[in-house]
Amino acid sequence: SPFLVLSTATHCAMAAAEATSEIRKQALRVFDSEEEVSVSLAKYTAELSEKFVREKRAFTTVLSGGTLIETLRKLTEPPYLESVDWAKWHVFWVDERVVPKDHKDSNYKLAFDGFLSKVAIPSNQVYAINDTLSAEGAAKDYETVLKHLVNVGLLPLSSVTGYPVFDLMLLGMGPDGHIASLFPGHPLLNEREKWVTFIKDSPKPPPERITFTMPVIKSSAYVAMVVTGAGEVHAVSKALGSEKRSSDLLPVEMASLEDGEFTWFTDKAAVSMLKDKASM
Ligand SMILES: O=C1O[C@H](COP(=O)(O)O)[C@@H](O)[C@H](O)[C@H]1O
Repeated sequence: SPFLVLSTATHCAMAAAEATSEIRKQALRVFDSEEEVSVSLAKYTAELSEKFVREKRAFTTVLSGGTLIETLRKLTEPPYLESVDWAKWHVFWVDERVVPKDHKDSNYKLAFDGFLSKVAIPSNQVYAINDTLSAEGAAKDYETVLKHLVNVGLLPLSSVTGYPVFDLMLLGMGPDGHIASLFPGHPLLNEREKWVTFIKDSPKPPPERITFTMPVIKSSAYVAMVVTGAGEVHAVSKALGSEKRSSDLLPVEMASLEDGEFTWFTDKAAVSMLKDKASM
C-alpha cells in the first residue's frame, strides 16, 4: 500500500503517500475535533516561527483563504500572542480573488479580520495583491514583488527547483481537491514558467483570481494542509487512500514537496472515508 503507517501515536500517524513514481513522505495528524486541530496547528506554526527566526531572523508564511483562517484562531491567543516574534513575520497569499481588499470575497479581508488584525506583524511585511489591477496585471505585479524579495535576500531560491522557497505554507483544500486556485483538470496545473499566474474561469466563484503555481507550492520548506469537517472526505480519501492512479491526480496530490515536510492536520470527520483509517 502507498499509505504506509510508520507510527501509531494516538492522534498522529506518519504516512508515505505515493503521489508520483517516487515515494514522498507525508505526515498525517488526525485529531478528535477541529478545536484540537486548531490547538496543534498553533503550536506547530509557533515552533516553526521560532526555528526560522533563530536561523535567519525572518519567517515567511503563506496563507490560503477559506476555513483555514478560522482554524488559525489559537495562534492569536495566549501564549502565542505574546511569545511569537510577530515582527519577523512576512505574510503572503497562495491565492487571492481579484476583488477590492474590503470585499467579502477577499482572502486578504478574511485573513485581516480573523488573524492579522489581532497580531503585531508590521504592515509593510504583509504582501497583499494590488487590487487596482486586472487579474493578469495583479499576478505579474505579485511575481515582481516576489522577485524583488529574492533580490534583497528575504526569499531564497531552491537549489533543487529554482523556484522561491517559503518557510511555511498554511493551506486549505476544497471538496474537489483544489488547493490555492489550482482546480482539478485545469490547464493552470501545468504552468512551469511563472511563479504567480491568474485564472478568469474559476469553477468556484469569484471567477477571477491569482494563484501561486504548483512548482512554487512544491518548493516550500514546510506545508501544513489543514482539512476539517466532512465536506472534503472524498478528496481526502482519494489523496491518502491506498488506490493511486497517476492519470487523474487531484491538485492536492500533485503538491508533494521536492525537498520539504508536508503535514496534514485533520479531524476525524475529514478522514472518515479513509479506508486505511483503521490502521491509524
Ligand atoms: O476558494 C478557495 O478555496 C480554498 C478552499 O477553501 P475552504 O473554504 O474549502 O477551506 C482555499 O484554500 C483558497 O485559498 C480559496 O481561495
